[in-house]
Amino acid sequence: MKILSAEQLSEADKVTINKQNITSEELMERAATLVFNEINNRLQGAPIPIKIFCGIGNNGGDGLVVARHLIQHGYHVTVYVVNYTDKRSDDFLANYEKLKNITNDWPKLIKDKGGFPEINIGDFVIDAIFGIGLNRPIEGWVADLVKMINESQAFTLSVDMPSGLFADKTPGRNTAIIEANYTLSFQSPKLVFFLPETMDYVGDLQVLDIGLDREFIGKAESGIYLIEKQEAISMYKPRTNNSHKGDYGNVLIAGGSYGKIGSVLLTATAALRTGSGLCTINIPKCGYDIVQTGLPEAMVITDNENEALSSFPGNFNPDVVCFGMGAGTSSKTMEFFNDFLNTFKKPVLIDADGINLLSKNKELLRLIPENSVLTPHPGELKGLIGEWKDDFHKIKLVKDFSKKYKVIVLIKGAHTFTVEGDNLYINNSGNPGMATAGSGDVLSGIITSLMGQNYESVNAAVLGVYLHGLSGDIAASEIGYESVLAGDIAKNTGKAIRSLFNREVKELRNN
Ligand SMILES: NC(=O)C1=CN([C@@H]2O[C@H](COP(=O)(O)OP(=O)(O)OC[C@H]3O[C@@H](n4cnc5c(N)ncnc54)[C@H](O)[C@@H]3O)[C@@H](O)[C@H]2O)[C@@H](O)CC1
Ligand SMILES: Nc1ncnc2c1ncn2[C@@H]1O[C@H](COP(=O)(O)OP(=O)(O)O)[C@@H](O)[C@H]1O
Ligand SMILES: [K+]
Repeated sequence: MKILSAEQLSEADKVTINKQNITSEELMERAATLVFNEINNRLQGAPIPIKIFCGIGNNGGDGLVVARHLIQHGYHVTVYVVNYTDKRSDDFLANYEKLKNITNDWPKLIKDKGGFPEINIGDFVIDAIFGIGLNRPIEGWVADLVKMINESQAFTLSVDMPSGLFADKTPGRNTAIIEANYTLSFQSPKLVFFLPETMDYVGDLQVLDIGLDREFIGKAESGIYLIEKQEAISMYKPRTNNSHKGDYGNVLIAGGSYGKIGSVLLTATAALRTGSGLCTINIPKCGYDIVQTGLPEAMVITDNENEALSSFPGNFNPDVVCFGMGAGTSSKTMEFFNDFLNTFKKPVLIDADGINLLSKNKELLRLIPENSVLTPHPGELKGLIGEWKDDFHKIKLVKDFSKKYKVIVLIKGAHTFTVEGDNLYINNSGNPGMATAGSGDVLSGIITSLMGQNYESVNAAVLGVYLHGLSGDIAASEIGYESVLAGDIAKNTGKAIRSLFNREVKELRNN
């Protein structure tokens, strides 16, 4: 799904009104009725106190429409107008009149702190104060109201966006923002819903298709994509009946050091479980027995050194090499890395200590083959691009880096971002159970495997991140967040691929 900016959404609004020959009030009615339907489906007529806070723009207008429908369906509703200015939007005013026509219980105007109502923990709060029109942080008594709503701990549902968040820029520190339990957003999710600094304000997210003009949305260039099941399906390449192991890639996983041999086992297991035809592991000598016993399906090349890698096996020509997990950053391993980058010229995947070595030896960056994939976690990323001021600055720095070195860079996190030049792919699978040692090693194995199976690097990264999250979701649904081990994620990649289609394996092969 494309993620559009606030500006593009407002434009889509105008185009829709024009092409569908409807008024903006009718579009508001359509959008807000969808919000009402969702609330009604959930509450099923429950007699709980509903408190709706409406701003005076179109987000407030949505709130008034929702209020009207709820009242007409017999709910216990109190409407508050957060009257921070008297410049009300036309559609707000039209709906204000409509609301007054159906109830004697008119909206209560809040003009200062004196007008704040009591909010109890059992209330259902609807936040329709600001949406995509917010253009500066919320201040003064409106900020106090937002804080009061948050402190009440009442269940809070935000319409379009939690009030106080900007769709496309950072909110700044210590600003007032609604901490929603649930957000019902119109047409396109907003970028800030997925950034570490702002994602917690959103709660559970649902996007409502309000029927904005498909042609406009199809053509709008945003360069930001949310990756979900549909996108993953479109990238997946089914196996063919008439094939052999040579068709599915020969991968080399190089890494590990004394005390960290398990990392390469996780990576190699994930690569084979994702479908690699052949997998060879390159480790220091001390890991030989462990690896051969732990994963008999993999072949092993041992280094001359016992405890760390020291020289790249140049006589071996795999389709793709993955380097870095558990490798350490000793001077010997640095020699290996140097050797490797000077020898191997196809796209590679560099993770963990490989990234740490790059950060310490920036001159090596120029040697990375084009279309390689770098998979840093936030700590490793800092070494590559330096400190960032906020999430938007981080994205800019990563885009610049990706363009400069012609590589694909991951920003790993709860929503991992894959960055290729100006394009951002935001992953929407995964769960907190995956915050466990070695889950990054598994991700590297999955992506490397796909690269070896002839996926374009960017698709291997985007699909790999999605499958990794989905495997983690399957593991967590079976054993609970706390119990998920990285190995469980690796084991479930096959189930993850199958779940994309919800079909039997045999049918998949005939696709
Ligand atoms: N484009 C769409 O997809 C649709 C949008 N609709 C609603 O319209 C909303 C956008 O409405 P508006 O553009 O009227 O904007 P908002 O309702 O978000 O904001 C109202 C006005 O407040 C002012 N303002 C901004 N920041 C302020 C601050 N910190 N303190 C005080 N005043 C401030 C601005 O002048 C802004 O126009 C969307 O979020 C959505 O809820 C729906 O009604 C229909 C379809
Ligand atoms: N809360 C979370 N939700 C979804 N995915 C997560 C979460 N926490 C971690 N992950 C994923 O787990 C992986 C952790 O990688 P990394 O930090 O490199 O781990 P390690 O170094 O232990 O292998 C990343 O792919 C990240 O996106
Ligand atoms: K809102």
